Amino acid sequence: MTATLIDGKAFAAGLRARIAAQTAALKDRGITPGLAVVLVGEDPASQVYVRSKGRMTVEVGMNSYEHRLPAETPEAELLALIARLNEDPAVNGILVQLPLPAHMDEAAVINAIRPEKDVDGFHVLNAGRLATGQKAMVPCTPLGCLMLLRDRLGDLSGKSAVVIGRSNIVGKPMAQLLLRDSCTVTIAHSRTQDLPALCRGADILVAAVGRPHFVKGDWIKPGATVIDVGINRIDSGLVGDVDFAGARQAAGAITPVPGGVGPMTIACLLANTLTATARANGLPDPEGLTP
Ligand SMILES: NC(=O)C1=CN([C@@H]2O[C@H](COP(=O)(O)OP(=O)(O)OC[C@H]3O[C@@H](n4cnc5c(N)ncnc54)[C@H](OP(=O)(O)O)[C@@H]3O)[C@@H](O)[C@H]2O)C=CC1
Ligand SMILES: Nc1nc(=O)c2c([nH]1)NC[C@@H]1CN(c3ccc(C(=O)N[C@@H](CCC(=O)O)C(=O)O)cc3)C=[N+]21
Repeated sequence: MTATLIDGKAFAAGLRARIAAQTAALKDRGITPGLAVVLVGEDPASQVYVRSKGRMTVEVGMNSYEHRLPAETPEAELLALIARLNEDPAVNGILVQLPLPAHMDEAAVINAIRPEKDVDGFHVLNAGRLATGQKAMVPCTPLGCLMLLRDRLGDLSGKSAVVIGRSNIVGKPMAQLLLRDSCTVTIAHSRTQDLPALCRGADILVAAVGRPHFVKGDWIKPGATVIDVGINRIDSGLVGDVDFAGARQAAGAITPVPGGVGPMTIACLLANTLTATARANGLPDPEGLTP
């Protein structure tokens, strides 16, 4: 079998079109969503993401505010900027691009963002709310993966899901969302024993490892749905965490890299900004953008 390609790029474009329509409806009521993105330092990959986030924010009709600080900025200065953005009524969402320079305490910086404006969903309150089933801001990459999975599979309940990776920004929240949808979830990591055998039991396999071509084709259960979160830059270009050519022979459906999860992450950032704006104005959550 050759797997169906899950076209994240096309899905994300459709999602952005729906966000643009709902943004236009808010603007008719005098409300324009605003997203502030803060970039500390000059990491070239981060600069590319920040530029494309800014472009897409404007394309859907929102206001984009970019703040670039030198790498050697003292943490107190970044915290002061966050405090200003927290108080600014024109700013509904705040994203601080990660990773931060080594002299900064990432958790302290993220937790300084008002949880209601934390469109990354990384604040400890949002993580706790997601884990306990309360209304939260949900991390963009896992939210995008969930949307692709539901679109492909419909009801996920009872499916066996393996998430490789336990980071706070991808693996853990991904597992929470799958659990909420009643999957039977296993979280794998660098200490997991016999990962290939574990993966062979998975109806849904999400790879968020950060190692090129790490997941092999013969780890895939025939017909499984494979979501490749990995973004790895190697000499031949951008590749995922899954050996795409091998996995494609066994999987039922698979996301490519590029063109899979990456574009969904940015679309979900805009979705979260719209959700945050609606909530800040006492309006109901926008249709179809929250889990
Ligand atoms: N498409 C998108 O929008 C996004 C893509 N990414 C990409 O996703 C990938 C993961 O990102 P992130 O979660 O931040 O990465 P982290 O480095 O924070 O986490 C990687 C995880 O993989 C696990 N791991 C590492 N080696 C192995 C191994 N040999 N066997 C099993 N597990 C292993 C680690 O285990 P342990 O905890 O034991 O060390 C860890 O839990 C990266 O390629 C990143 O670039 C990230 C964010 C957004
Ligand atoms: N606070 C914070 N929030 C993030 O969400 C965040 C972050 N920091 N730091 C870095 C990671 C990475 N990330 C990506 C977003 C889009 C693509 C994306 O659009 N990728 C395209 C290709 C882009 C290219 O060609 O380089 C694709 O996969 O098709 C990838 C990766 C968000 N991250």
